[in-house]
This record gives sequence, structure tokens and C-alpha cells, in this order.
Amino acid sequence: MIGVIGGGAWGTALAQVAASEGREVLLWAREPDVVEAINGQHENAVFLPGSKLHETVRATGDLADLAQCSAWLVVTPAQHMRSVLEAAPRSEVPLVLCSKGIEERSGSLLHHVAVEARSGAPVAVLSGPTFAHEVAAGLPTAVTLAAEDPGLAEFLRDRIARPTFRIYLSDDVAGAEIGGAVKNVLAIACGVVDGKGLGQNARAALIARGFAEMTRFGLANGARRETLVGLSGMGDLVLTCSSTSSRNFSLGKGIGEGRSAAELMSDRKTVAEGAFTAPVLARLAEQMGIEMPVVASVAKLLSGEANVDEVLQELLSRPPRAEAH
Ligand SMILES: NC(=O)C1=CN([C@@H]2O[C@H](COP(=O)(O)OP(=O)(O)OC[C@H]3O[C@@H](n4cnc5c(N)ncnc54)[C@H](OP(=O)(O)O)[C@@H]3O)[C@@H](O)[C@H]2O)C=CC1
Ligand SMILES: O=C(CO)COP(=O)(O)O
Repeated sequence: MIGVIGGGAWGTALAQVAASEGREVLLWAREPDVVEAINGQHENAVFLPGSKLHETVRATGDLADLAQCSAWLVVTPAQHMRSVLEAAPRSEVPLVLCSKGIEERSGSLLHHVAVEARSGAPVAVLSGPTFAHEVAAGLPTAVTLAAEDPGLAEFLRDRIARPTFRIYLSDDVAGAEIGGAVKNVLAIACGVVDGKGLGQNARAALIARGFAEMTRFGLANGARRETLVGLSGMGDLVLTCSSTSSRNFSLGKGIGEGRSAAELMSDRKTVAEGAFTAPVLARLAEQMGIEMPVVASVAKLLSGEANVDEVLQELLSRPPRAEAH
């Protein structure tokens, strides 16, 4: 039996994938309403309305029930991963980290957080261009699954992959994680461009220059370039920078239309991870001397330190430079 920790849209969609060949899946959700809806109506009406779930997906509100599972897909918002893993039953069950972000308090990538919270547990990362509603509907999707131990990666792939959910293996755990974390911040920037009506040229420029920032940060933090240009980096960047289905893009669009980030954040129940990643990523980049002007601009917009016109002016007046740098 596969365990899923987190009853949001993505945890629910992954539970549906894992259960699609009759396998039993046990999903832990914090909210009793989500547990009841999954067990009673086979639907997560709160976070993934409209997707009828397989009968072999069951939900629980008690983390202790996950002790019976052979692997846990960890799908909480990044900032809550540590506390949930610490509260989960003690075991050395493999963890597949499916969340995208950087822990704000420690500045740590999530695989470091998981190792600290569960010493001894094998850790893998699953990441890529994956809107939850499309995955739940069985539409073709491809992801990267990264683990240092190739045996672990194959064990996990054999339990999760399906014909319409293709899994490409990698041993670059940091690379798979960094792409997913950084692209959320860049998707906010692309949403701002859309909301402010700055045009499609500007959006393409931001994707390309944003990718340069992702690459600089990734290479300085142990990622490999081929991972960053793959599904979990460039693939996910293109997806989330191009669609209002992305919560991060939509948040940016609202900011571009003139609403305050604080107001937009207080209105939402679903998570836009880029809003939590941007400040810590900007801080890490500054500490490490890595140039990330787009990320820094998003952090300023979110904190209210600057408005859209001011960050635009700042970005456009940067001194000319060589493209490859
Ligand atoms: N949605 C998507 O398409 C994709 C999302 N992801 C990533 O998956 C992760 C989860 O996102 P997603 O499933 O979309 O989330 P949603 O926005 O759909 O739902 C929010 C989730 O946060 C949980 N939550 C809120 N507060 C807490 C808390 N204090 N402790 C634990 N859990 C809490 C909610 O649980 P509760 O029911 O208890 O309120 C709920 O599961 C994110 O890192 C996201 O970037 C990755 C790929 C695709
Ligand atoms: O990570 C995602 C798609 O790969 C989901 O993006 P959003 O969190 O911006 O909706």
C-alpha cells in the first residue's frame, strides 16, 4: 500500500495515479472534511473538485495509520513538511518528496529537511510539469524522479508509473528539487507581466532570463545542467509561466493588475508556493553572491517594498551584459 501525506490537489491527484491499477492507497489529510469526502463520496471536493477517485483510495486523519505503507509520497506545502514528518510514525519507509519549495526558516532544500526530520529514511524527489487536475484526469504527463540510490528510484517508479504518467529517472536530487522551487517564483513574475499587459515578448524574455537565474542558483547548489533543462526545470517553468491554471502565475497576474500581494494571499485557501520561496531564495542568492534580479524583484513586490512600475524600471535599467554569464 502506498501512503500519501497531504490532501491538497496534488496529493489527491497522485493518490489517483498510484491507485489506478487497483493498488491500495492511504491518504492522510489534516482536514476532517477532506477525509470524509474522500471516504464517503470518493472526491476531494475541497481541493480537487470534479475528479471521481478510485475506490481503492482511502483517507485518514491519523498519521499513525501510515505505518502500514511501503512508501510515502510527501505532498504537504513546503513550509509544513518538517512538522508533519516529525509527527509521522517512526519507520524507515522511503519518502518521495513531491512538494516544491525551500524552507523559509532554515533556507534548506526539502530533501535536507526530510533527512533532518527522518534520519535514516531513503529520500527521492518527484517533480515536473504537472497540473493536478490534468494528472487526475489521466492526461499524458511526464516527470523526473530523482534518488541517489538507483535501486530506490526503480522500486518507486515500479509502484507509481503508469502509461499516462511517465517517470524518467535521475540521480540528481538537488537538480530536480531546485527547478520546481525556483520556477514557482518565476511564474509569479510572468503573471505580473500578463496582468500589467507587458506583452508576450516580455514574458518570453522573463522565461529565458529566469531560466538563467535558475541555472546559476542550481549549479551553485549541486544541480546538474541537464536536469535543469529537463522536465523538472525548463519543462515546469514553461508550463507554469504560460497558464492561469498555475496558482503562482495567477497570484502574479493579480499583482500586475494592481492588487496588493497581502490581499491576494489572504483571499486564497490553496497554496502559491512561490510567495514563500521568493524571500528565502532572494536571501540565499544574496548571501551566496548569485545574481537573481527577477527573483529579487518578485520578493520586493510580495513584501510591498516596491511596486510593479518600480521593479520594472529597475530591471530595464540594468547595465547591458553578455547573454552567457
Ligand atoms: N497542485 C498542483 O498542480 C501541484 C502542486 N505541487 C506542490 O504540491 C504541494 C502541495 O500543493 P497542493 O496539493 O496543490 O495544495 P493545495 O493548495 O491544493 O492545498 C493546500 C494543502 O495545504 C495543506 N495545509 C495547509 N496548512 C497546513 C498545515 N499547517 N500543515 C499541513 N498541511 C497544511 C492543506 O491541508 P488541509 O487539507 O489539512 O487544509 C492542503 O493539503 C506544494 O508544494 C505544491 O507546489 C506540485 C505539483 C503540482
Ligand atoms: O507545480 C505545478 C505544476 O507543475 C503547479 O503550479 P502552481 O502551484 O503554480 O499551480
